[in-house]
Amino acid sequence: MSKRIAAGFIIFRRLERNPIEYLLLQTSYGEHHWTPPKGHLDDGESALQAAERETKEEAGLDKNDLEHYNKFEEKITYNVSGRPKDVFYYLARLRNPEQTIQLSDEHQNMSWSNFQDACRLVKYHEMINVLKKADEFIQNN
Ligand SMILES: Nc1ncnc2c1ncn2[C@@H]1O[C@H](COP(=O)(O)OP(=O)(O)OP(=O)(O)OP(=O)(O)OC[C@H]2O[C@@H](n3cnc4c(N)ncnc43)[C@H](O)[C@@H]2O)[C@@H](O)[C@H]1O
Repeated sequence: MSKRIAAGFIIFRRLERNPIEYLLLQTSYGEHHWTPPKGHLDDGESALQAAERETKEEAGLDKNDLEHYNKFEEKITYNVSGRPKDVFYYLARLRNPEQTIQLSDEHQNMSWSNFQDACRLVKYHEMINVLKKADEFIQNN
């Protein structure tokens, strides 16, 4: 059985002296879980291209709106409906921290959350690990 592959962006912003905040979106379907913008790869698309397309579709953010840290890439794997799914995450800073996020029909809510709140919202340990690695990367770069 083929593996499903998706990709997305961990997007962060810093408003003046406030702590770093991470962008999370809440699905309008299923169990309404919270996730960074991401989605499945289209045919012929690279993971990074899919992450950029999904971020535009789901959050209204163009790649020019983002500063992409290309030394950061994390892959997580988990089972969805009994099938493995790989998700590649990239990291980017929102250049204008006050830019409005434009949701699509796929999401019913959004949040800019500090690290602790973001970990609570995403709830899955693989995703919390990605946030931890992103947070460490940001502190060290
Ligand atoms: N239940 C549903 N009802 C109606 N339409 C639906 C649907 N699920 C998907 N769709 C459709 O699929 C489209 C989304 O496609 P895409 O936009 O292409 O894909 P995605 O972000 O990867 O979506 P998804 O929500 O399925 O993925 P996730 O892995 O986060 O989440 C998939 C599952 O894995 C769980 N999950 C997420 N992260 C996990 C982790 N780290 N460990 C274990 N489980 C995890 C989530 O809670 C969730 O149950 C939507 O437009 C919608 O039309």
